[in-house]
Amino acid sequence: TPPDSISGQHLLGSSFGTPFNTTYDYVIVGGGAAGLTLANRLSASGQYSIGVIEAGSFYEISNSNISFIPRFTWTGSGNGLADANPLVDWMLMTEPEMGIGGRQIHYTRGRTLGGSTARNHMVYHRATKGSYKKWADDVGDSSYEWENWSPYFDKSTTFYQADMSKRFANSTPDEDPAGARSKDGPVPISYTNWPLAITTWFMKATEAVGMKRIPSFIDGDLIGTSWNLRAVEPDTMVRASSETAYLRPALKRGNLIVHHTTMATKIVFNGTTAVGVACDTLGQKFQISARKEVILSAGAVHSPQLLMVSGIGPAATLQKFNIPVLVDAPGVGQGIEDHPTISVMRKVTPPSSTVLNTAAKMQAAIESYNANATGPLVSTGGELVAWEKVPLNLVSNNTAAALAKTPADWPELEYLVSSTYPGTPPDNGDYAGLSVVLVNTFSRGNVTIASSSVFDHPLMTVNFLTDPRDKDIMIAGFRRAREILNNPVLSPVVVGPEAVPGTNVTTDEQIWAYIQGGARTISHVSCTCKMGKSGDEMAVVDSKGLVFGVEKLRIVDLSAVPFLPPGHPMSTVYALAEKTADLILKGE
Ligand SMILES: Cc1cc2nc3c(=O)[nH]c(=O)nc-3n(C[C@H](O)[C@H](O)[C@H](O)COP(=O)(O)OP(=O)(O)OC[C@H]3O[C@@H](n4cnc5c(N)ncnc54)[C@H](O)[C@@H]3O)c2cc1C
Repeated sequence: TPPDSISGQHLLGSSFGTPFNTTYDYVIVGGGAAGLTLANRLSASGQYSIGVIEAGSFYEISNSNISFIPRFTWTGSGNGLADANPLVDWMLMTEPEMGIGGRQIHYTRGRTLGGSTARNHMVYHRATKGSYKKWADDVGDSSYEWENWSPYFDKSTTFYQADMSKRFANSTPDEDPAGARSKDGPVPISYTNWPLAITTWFMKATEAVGMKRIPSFIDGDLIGTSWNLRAVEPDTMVRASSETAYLRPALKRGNLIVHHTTMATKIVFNGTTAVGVACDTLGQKFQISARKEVILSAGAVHSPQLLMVSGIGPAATLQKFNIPVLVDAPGVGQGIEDHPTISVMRKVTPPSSTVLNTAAKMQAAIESYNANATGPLVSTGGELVAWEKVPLNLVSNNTAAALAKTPADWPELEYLVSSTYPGTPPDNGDYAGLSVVLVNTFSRGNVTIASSSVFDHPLMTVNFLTDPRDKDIMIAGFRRAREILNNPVLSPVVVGPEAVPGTNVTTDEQIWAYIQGGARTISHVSCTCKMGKSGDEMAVVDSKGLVFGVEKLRIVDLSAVPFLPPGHPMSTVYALAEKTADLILKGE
């Protein structure tokens, strides 16, 4: 067996564990967004040994250029499994989703170092001051208020100005003083070198329907329109993941060991104290023990699964599979929040598409990417984003009354400029449009276990759009997206009538049928081991991430948030892990 910690070695292989019993101070399950942030920060002082257990390996090896190049972010992340790569994906399908006509959809989750940051769309922004204030109030901990927490968002990132030698002249982002605060964090946040040409026209169209332009989305405000930042290396336009940002620089440290291609199969307890993790590497079983803590960062689908198979979860579920109940925790796996989306498209005249459906288009794209890190391969669409509160005249009184409880700066709707045609375009023309995303949902889902083994996929029901208020807001959002897309300021750059879904879709019933047939997730599954106050029986962890009812077990990932803040959650996960690493190092 290898020694507990290896120090002073410089060979890359010294950074990886072998499948034999071993012990570290901190054992982290999951090498994703949160897990690798913690691994980096906890190993930095050299004071503690850290072991990371990750089911996948390096996506650079397992998924070719598909994970590097922004344009290919959609590959393998569609509604079905046909193009999904099991070397980097958990191959999860939801249960029949009754809100979208009983369809079962592929639920993309990264199974690789980097976790879902190796698969995501790289959109980087922060949620709103009001939503973080609600977080602080809900969990009874003022450290989550924006003024106290925002330094951790800054700590995790370095902001880069747009490279205007490569972007179109009229695509200069506004100056935002908040950028200057993010000066030396591991995750680069930068503007793409090639925004869709149509984007500047959409900027005008959103302003024409009453949205105001704001400098950026990184200072606690979202409502308005702005150029979008991404977690992308500014010089090469290659994806930045938690693996590139947090793991690689730390790999030279002798006190950080990664066990890749290794399933955590169970948390091991001595009484109610977590003392290690049972592991399986390609059938070889062993145990990784923890002197100080086990930290679960397996993400919002797998952290609750691991808790349940280890005896923490709803008692009835555990008993059904003969799992001894350590803690009857009814909240485990409950309360999934996620964001659904639907698109509206038109044919456009500038060369605006990332649909590379001819050999000539692909060849030109490859050449500009290789020569200058620009061209359609660096774009995923979404370079421009607009957020708004749903206009109340478009929703019912019941929906409006429910929304009155939401913080004033929390938008319900997000519009992302997009050029990814849903399905096969009718010709080789360029198409662009808007994806409208519902970012304040009332529907709640759940994840549960299918057996007592982590090798059987957990059963996941997101319950998309099952609450009538979500249906109401989604139809309103669709109508608003269409209003933006049909605004006369776009007439010089659009051709013909609306292409998707088409002008024959007009009534609420027709729009709803289109949404049911085409809605997809943007993969923000969350809240399945939610944070809360000790009296809240559905809360699984306290505001420090410590699991109620046991000792020395913490959860730090998107399962452990009290609710899903508005928008894309990667920034919040990085900041949560940065904040928790600080707590742990202070002995809290
Ligand atoms: C397709 C897609 C697009 C997205 N787009 C965006 C976006 O543009 N912007 C944004 O902000 N967010 C986006 N997200 C969401 C964001 O990436 C995730 O919310 C974030 O990565 C969650 O972090 P996490 O640490 O909770 O989990 P993850 O990053 O998913 O990490 C969990 C890790 O645990 C590992 N693991 C799980 N179970 C086990 C086990 N039993 N044993 C060992 N290892 C295990 C997994 O393999 C994985 O590496 C997207 C996500 C997806 C999937």
